[in-house]
Amino acid sequence: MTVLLDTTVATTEEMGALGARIAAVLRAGDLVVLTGPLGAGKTTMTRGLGSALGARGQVSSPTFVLARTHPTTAGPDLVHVDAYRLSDPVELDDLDLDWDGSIVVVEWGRGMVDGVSDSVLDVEIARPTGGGAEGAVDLDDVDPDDVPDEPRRVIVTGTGPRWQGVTL
Ligand SMILES: Nc1ncnc2c1ncn2[C@@H]1O[C@H](COP(=O)(O)OP(=O)(O)OP(=O)(O)O)[C@@H](O)[C@H]1O
Ligand SMILES: [Mg+2]
Repeated sequence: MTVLLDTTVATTEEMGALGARIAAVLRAGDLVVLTGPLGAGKTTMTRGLGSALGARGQVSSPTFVLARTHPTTAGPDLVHVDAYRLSDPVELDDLDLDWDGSIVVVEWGRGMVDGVSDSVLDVEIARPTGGGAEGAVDLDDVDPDDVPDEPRRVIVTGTGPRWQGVTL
């Protein structure tokens, strides 16, 4: 397990840029797991990652479809999964995803993808919590389409042989 990056991301735009930076090292068979509370920026990061890969279609929260496959202009497909509603890893297995031939990004995937691959790129996003935390936006109080920028801490950890020696 190696920490590849530990940084603070100040804005929505910067989160997209970080997604693009991660996209630059991704190839078919890679599994990226995004962890962080509601509104942390998991989908925002995936969107930046998707644009960098030339993903077709809108990268949005796939909460109601579980998984969406985006063909890309040149490389492997981007498969975007939202495991929020899954209760156990077997259901993820049921989706019959092309794990080896595509780049798979799983929101809320921690604990759901164990055993799927021997290597995982784990991205943890922390946001200050609302409801009184200093400087934090309470997401209940704002228009979801207009969440003000606030800092996020992002820690990217590589587990398994695939991420040995990789730098972002
Ligand atoms: N520094 C930041 N990085 C990322 N997003 C930010 C930042 N500051 C503010 N935001 C806003 O926070 C929201 C993040 O929403 P997003 O849908 O990406 O989160 P999520 O982690 O996917 O949530 P969910 O758990 O509901 O899937 C967006 O509205 C984005 O504009
Ligand atoms: Mg999301």
